[in-house]
Amino acid sequence: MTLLVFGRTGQVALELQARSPDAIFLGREQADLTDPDACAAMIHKYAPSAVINAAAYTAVDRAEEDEATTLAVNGIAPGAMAQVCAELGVPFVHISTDYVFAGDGDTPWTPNDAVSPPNAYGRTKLAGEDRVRAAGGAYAILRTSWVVSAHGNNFVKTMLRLGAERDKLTIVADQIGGPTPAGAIAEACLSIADQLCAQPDRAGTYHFSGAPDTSWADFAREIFAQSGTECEVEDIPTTAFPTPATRPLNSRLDCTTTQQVFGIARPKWRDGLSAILTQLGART
Ligand SMILES: NC(=O)C1=CN([C@@H]2O[C@H](COP(=O)(O)OP(=O)(O)OC[C@H]3O[C@@H](n4cnc5c(N)ncnc54)[C@H](OP(=O)(O)O)[C@@H]3O)[C@@H](O)[C@H]2O)C=CC1
Ligand SMILES: Cc1cn([C@H]2C[C@H](O)[C@@H](COP(=O)(O)OP(=O)(O)O[C@H]3O[C@@H](C)C(=O)[C@@H](O)[C@H]3O)O2)c(=O)[nH]c1=O
Repeated sequence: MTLLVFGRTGQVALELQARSPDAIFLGREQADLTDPDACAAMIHKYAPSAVINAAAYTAVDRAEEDEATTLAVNGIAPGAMAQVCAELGVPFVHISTDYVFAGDGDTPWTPNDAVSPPNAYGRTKLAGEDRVRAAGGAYAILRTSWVVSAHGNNFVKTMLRLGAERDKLTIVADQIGGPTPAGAIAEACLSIADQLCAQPDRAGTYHFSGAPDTSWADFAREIFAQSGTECEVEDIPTTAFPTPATRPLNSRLDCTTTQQVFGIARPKWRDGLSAILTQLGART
């Protein structure tokens, strides 16, 4: 199978490279997602047997001030990719986010629940989803959450940095979700792409997040416990940590159909965290 991946330097893209080194990985230089025609041209050029889009504008707060660029990258380019894939009959795996949901209540969101993004990043990711669905073909939209790895920017690396500098951190305790190791997402994407090649009727929108659901505060506590960092975590409400972009309180994702259709179970994030800390040389 010739696999084409948009993204080369991101968390998920790097984990895909570790697991599928023979795939073609396109960085910003080869395919800038602000140019949808360039993305479409790359799929025609390589004529792959499957495409995974692991590139996105992920700076949630910055997106509030640059929604036009964020929409181009997260909304319009994935639509163009999906369109070409549908025309060529090639499976297209696209990663989306818990931030398409408003975040009210405490019930895990199912793939068919109503969406209502609370911020610009979520709106643009939803625009991408809508375009991918409209293109049809053998697509899979995989919504995930709270992605962590040894690479790039993520909550684990932020906590290790801040925890080394301070004795105490105040962390929001009323946002609940599933931290998800990027390596597990990469494995899920590869398995889904493979299965869609043989079973295009499995196309649809799916959820995939680490288990069990937790709060950012408890996640920080576990990061400090596993890394032996002496830093106290004080629970605070979201209202005490104002940010430019509103974050959803309820980010729980119901991943049942991903298990039923593709046989992919939720990864255990504590195990993933141990592996990441080991990779970073930060595990006690
Ligand atoms: N991070 C998270 O917590 C979550 C992520 N997701 C989704 O998962 C997917 C993967 O995320 P993740 O691996 O964390 O992302 P990262 O932020 O780690 O990486 C994003 C990648 O997108 C690339 N990119 C950004 N803008 C462009 C552009 N204009 N043209 C080409 N490439 C571009 C970046 O390239 P460069 O290095 O050149 O900037 C980088 O390789 C995304 O779809 C994201 O929306 C979903 C839920 C949570
Ligand atoms: C640094 C810090 C953060 N926080 C809070 C802010 C926020 O609510 C939460 C996580 O902060 P971050 O900025 O790391 O998270 P954020 O960038 O919002 O992460 C999101 O990224 C996008 C791409 C997604 O798709 C989401 O699934 C989600 O992972 O922690 C504290 O409460 N105290 C702190 O000292």
